[in-house]
Amino acid sequence: MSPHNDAPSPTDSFGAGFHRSFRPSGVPSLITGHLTVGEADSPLSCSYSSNSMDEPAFHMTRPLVPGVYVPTMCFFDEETEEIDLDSIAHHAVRLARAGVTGLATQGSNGEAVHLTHAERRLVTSTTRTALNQAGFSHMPIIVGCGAQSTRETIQYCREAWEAGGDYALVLPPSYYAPLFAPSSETILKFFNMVADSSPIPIIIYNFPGAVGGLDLSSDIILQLARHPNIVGVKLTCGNTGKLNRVAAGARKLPQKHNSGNPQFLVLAGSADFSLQSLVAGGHGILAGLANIAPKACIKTIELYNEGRVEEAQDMQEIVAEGDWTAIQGGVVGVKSGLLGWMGYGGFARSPLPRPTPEQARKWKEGFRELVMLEKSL
Ligand SMILES: N[C@@H](CC=O)C(=O)O
Repeated sequence: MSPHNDAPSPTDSFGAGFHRSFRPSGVPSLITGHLTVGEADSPLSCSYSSNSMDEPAFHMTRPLVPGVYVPTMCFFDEETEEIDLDSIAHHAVRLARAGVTGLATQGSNGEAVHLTHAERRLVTSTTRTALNQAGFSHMPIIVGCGAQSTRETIQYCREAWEAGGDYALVLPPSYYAPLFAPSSETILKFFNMVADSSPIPIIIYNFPGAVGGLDLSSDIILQLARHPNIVGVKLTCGNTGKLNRVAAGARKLPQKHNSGNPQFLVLAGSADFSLQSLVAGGHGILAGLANIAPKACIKTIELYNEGRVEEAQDMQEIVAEGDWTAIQGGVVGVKSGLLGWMGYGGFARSPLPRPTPEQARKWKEGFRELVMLEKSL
């Protein structure tokens, strides 16, 4: 049974308020049309899927609303490096209970590059099931689906949906980047083809540090944002000027759905510029630091939204300081911090190094002020 089946069915919960979406014209047959649906206050929207007769004609998509999304860590057995399902489930529920808006499996913090296809499906389905069982079946899961070929990226998107994912986070291909420019037809074609064929909507992942410096421009992102199945962007580039241009341009896009949620969600890719991105018209964050301090990330945004800007700035300073530890330590440092403060976390998969006792003390210390703030909230 697909983990999606735990979500309420449209007819059970929403009856007439639930509308059928349709395949956009000109979309090739293997392709899934997106999107629409759900009244403004519906917790779920619906996508149309018609890849074959034996796949479901509809599946549920949880709406992408402003807020704090967490790219979750992936956990492994200390000895065998097998996937530690209990810690994955525990972590997902801890974050959900802290009040985050959604989770992302197989982001950079989820060590996607260390996982097989089957392991990726297992991590996502375990996360979906844990959320459902803890009463968070409304919470969306974004799944990292970037790969080097268009074909494998589409395969990851399909597997993400089968495993219970609601959105696919897609990096541009980079291995052969010297053969094409960041603003080239190749990039446009890649994202459009993936979006045409993915059963779940796409979120563009702009993280030049992970793809050999390939940095998508605001022009390209806005061009892609016109596709009905491309619904957001995570900007880890940290360029708030670009974020401002994308957020402003996205507000002028033709309407893609009538749910009342943003037509195109613009998310800061690191917690250390949460406030800056809100000022620039962004909708929230999808940031690794929330693995350590979800409540502090949420509170920073809430204070700003309530107009308590100075308090928000004070909190942002602590968040940014903590993020500096996360940025320097990467998954090794964040896991070490989790282990030091929360008692779970373990180690990254080989070949990433395990911290020495001295390094572990350093990472733990780097998160001290942030964790004290988190515990006070
Ligand atoms: N610094 C980033 C890394 C990946 O995007 C984060 O916080 O998630």
